[in-house]
Amino acid sequence: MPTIAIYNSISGSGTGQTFFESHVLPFISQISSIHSTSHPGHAGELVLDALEQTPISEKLTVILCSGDGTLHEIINHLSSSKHKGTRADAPPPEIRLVLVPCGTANALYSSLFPPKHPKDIETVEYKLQSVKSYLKGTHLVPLTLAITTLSPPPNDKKSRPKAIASSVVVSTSLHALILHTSESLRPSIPDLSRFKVAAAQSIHKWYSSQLKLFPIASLGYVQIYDPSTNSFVPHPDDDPDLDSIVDVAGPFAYFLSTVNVDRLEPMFRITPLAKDITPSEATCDVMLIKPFSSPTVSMDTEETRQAFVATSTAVLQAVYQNGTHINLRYNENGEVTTEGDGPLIVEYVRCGGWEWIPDDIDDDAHLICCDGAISTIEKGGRAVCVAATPQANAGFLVHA
Ligand SMILES: Nc1ncnc2c1ncn2[C@@H]1O[C@H](COP(=O)(O)OP(=O)(O)OP(=O)(O)O)[C@@H](O)[C@H]1O
Repeated sequence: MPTIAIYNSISGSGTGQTFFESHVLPFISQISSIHSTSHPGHAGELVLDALEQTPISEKLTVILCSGDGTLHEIINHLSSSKHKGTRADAPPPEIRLVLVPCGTANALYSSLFPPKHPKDIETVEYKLQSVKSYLKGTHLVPLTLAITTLSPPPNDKKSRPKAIASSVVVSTSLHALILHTSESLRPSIPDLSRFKVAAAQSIHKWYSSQLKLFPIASLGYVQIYDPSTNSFVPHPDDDPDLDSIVDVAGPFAYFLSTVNVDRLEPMFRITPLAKDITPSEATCDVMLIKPFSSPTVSMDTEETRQAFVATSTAVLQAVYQNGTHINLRYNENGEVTTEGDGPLIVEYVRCGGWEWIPDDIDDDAHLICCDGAISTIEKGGRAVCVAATPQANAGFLVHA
């Protein structure tokens, strides 16, 4: 079975090559080829080349020293390219991944291998867990993909819909804006703290959009988390007469959807139920905040947005406390509490997919983040995201 290694030298703090040569290469005897990415998109080209030389009866293994963005590029290059060589007209391939966390956030790796303590992530031992799993044998975790289709306005005959596959996160609103802003901070702040700096610049904003949540295929309805029973229950707005599609009214302070992961950084457990109540099929775990759920917010003004910063900040802080934000409520004064039975601040939904139609006048609501890569939804357009079940003997599997 061919095994190639790829490192991205600009991922994270730029230590991919050194780490690979010092700590991975000595343990792996049979590597067919070793590559450094020389430009954005290169990792996808390298994997496709290797795949096209791999006999159909064999599986390609890729040792990937990078962050989530490089894996995202590989998945999308493979899904959007016509395959040649041994793979011309062949069924979809199975690619096995050995992840070495050399990126900034390493969301997928840290979800598969949650650190007990923040300091653990700096150790060589912590970073070699997928390598060790690969050396031991066959524990492979198939990845669910979230397929997001960005569609132009219905009357635009020139533009075509664009599909993007994600293995970690698809978001709009604050998270998308943070990723958008943080990229320009990469040279000056190479570590995770650039996300906090970017958050501070945008946390006062709200985003106007129409949101629809699609039912889970096997259940036929959308689920919502109920902290009082610590379980998912049918969404109260489920209407079988409307195909069980749930309409959610904005504005939103936060909207984010994950597959495969319970965290976006080693300690940022944004969708903790992905691990605590494991889904039994391909679903999106969605976490959203609607300021109008607060008993004291009834208008969208500069003042109410500024006042709501305290709520959003409290939620994001609780995300770092093992994902306890999902239990936060408002008291009658609109303050954040863990007591009583006031309205929940965060709505945690499990669904088959969703549709986001941003209001034309709200530019920031048009940004969408797919595994860190930012796209813009055209004015009058929409984004539709659906969780795709991994096919048998195909897709991406991680040694974990
Ligand atoms: N030689 C290169 N020069 C410039 N950019 C590169 C090069 N090789 C790869 N890239 C780009 O680097 C980007 C960042 O890589 P990656 O996502 O792995 O790291 P990260 O952003 O630090 O980590 P994470 O996504 O986990 O936060 C990729 O999107 C890729 O396009």
